[in-house]
Amino acid sequence: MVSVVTTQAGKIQVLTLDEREQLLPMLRSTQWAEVVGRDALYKEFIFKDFNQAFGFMTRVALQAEKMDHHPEWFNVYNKVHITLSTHECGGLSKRDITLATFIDQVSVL
Ligand SMILES: C[C@H](O)[C@H](O)[C@H]1CNC2=NC(N)=NC(=O)C2=N1
Repeated sequence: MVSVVTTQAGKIQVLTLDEREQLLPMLRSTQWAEVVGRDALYKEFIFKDFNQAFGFMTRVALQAEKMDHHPEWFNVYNKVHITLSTHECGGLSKRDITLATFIDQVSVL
């Protein structure tokens, strides 16, 4: 049975099952977790101090603006909690994978 996926031109789509099987293991290996009850990813970052945490948030913020794709986040002192999901499609999209990958890269600078 061939499942036909109709994509609306230009509208961001939620990840397919195949895409999730392909893309999520990498992020799970760097401690991103699927949120229970919501199609979203979550990760906690712990830094040396607030200065390091805020510098990280600044790098992420600039990339979010560049992508026009923004995290839901919470910061207290040296901890940053990030949740990623795509509001336009109500779930995980490739934009979340791209942003999560970028976030991991700049979390170790
Ligand atoms: C108008 C603006 O382009 C949209 O609201 C963008 C902004 N940032 C966004 N961020 C996220 N996470 N999901 C979105 O759907 C989204 N949409």
